[in-house]
Amino acid sequence: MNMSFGSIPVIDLGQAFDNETKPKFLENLRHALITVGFLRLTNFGNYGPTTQDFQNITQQGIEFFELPEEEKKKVEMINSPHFLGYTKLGNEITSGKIDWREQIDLATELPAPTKDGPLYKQLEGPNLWPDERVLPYFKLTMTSYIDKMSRLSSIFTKLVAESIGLSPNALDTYFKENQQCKMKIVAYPADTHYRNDVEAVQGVGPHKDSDFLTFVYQASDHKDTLQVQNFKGEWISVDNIPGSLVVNVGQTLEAITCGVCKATIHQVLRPRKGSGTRLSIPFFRTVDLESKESAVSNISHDVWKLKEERDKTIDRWGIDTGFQYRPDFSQHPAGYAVFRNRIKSHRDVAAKWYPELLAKVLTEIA
Ligand SMILES: O=C(O)CCC(=O)C(=O)O
Ligand SMILES: [Fe+2]
Repeated sequence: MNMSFGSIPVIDLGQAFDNETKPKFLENLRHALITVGFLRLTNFGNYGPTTQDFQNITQQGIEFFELPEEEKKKVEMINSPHFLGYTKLGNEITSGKIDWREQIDLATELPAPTKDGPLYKQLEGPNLWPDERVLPYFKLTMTSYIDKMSRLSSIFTKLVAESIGLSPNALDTYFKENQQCKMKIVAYPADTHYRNDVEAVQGVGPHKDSDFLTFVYQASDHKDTLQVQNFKGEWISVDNIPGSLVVNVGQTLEAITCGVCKATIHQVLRPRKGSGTRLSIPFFRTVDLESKESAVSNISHDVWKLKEERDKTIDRWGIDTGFQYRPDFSQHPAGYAVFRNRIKSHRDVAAKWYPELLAKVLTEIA
């Protein structure tokens, strides 16, 4: 019988830096990337954010969502051609349905790009920061978190390369000097109905991430909210384990490795009635938008065999996910699919800044 995964592997980063434990570490990582697409990363404090950093960012997140509507409106995403800023409840669409969450999208601070060249270059640009008089520590806390997570994710990327039999630097070409990384702080208010009301439970609908790798910090301890779909179509809950980050493969890493690393479908259910707002902080490692090649020519026979074995286990997977653009290096550079997915999710922003492309996307996804 072909089995699919029933839980999410735990990967202890400390084991990567000891010659005794490194081979086992790489084997576990390879298994997680190929046959699950998700893992829980532990013991990373020497290379990334500390417990204090997580407390600080959680506090700033709570304070941001508590701001009066008019302060949040000042940094609404509609004001940003770069898809950065605040999205109010009910203003985002995933898998064809409305998501019930509010969030602020942030990124490595970069200057606005010039208007020439492909439209996807507009994904980079300056953040919309809340007024310093109302949230004096917000910008500092977020900038420092982005710096530390950028470092952790770049160390981790080298281990990802090694785990699938490539040299540690094999993926370096996908990241440029001052590479943009993104993050969000997301609040999911608790349900007002009971769980049998199917229409009411979508926090974010079933999807694959567009980026290279995602690192999610679950800042509150809700049960059965973040869920991963295994290859038999069953939903596996990924409840928070304090001191861990949930790491998952995005479609860009999947494309770069020709499907060896798996971008696995996940969703968030609204927290149960009475359980309070769930706060979550995903960090997205993204690649140079101009990247247009896969690294697959170097992937060994053994690793390729693991991918093929996994593919045989996939049957009832993805039946409830709507259309998503997927990077296809034979057609377009990496930025193309990422930008079109942003257009699809944030239609009011797209209507203001890219009305012609929105019209095209709406016909492409129909
Ligand atoms: O809130 C979470 O835990 C994950 C959110 C997510 O999957 C996303 O925003 O892509
Ligand atoms: Fe996601």
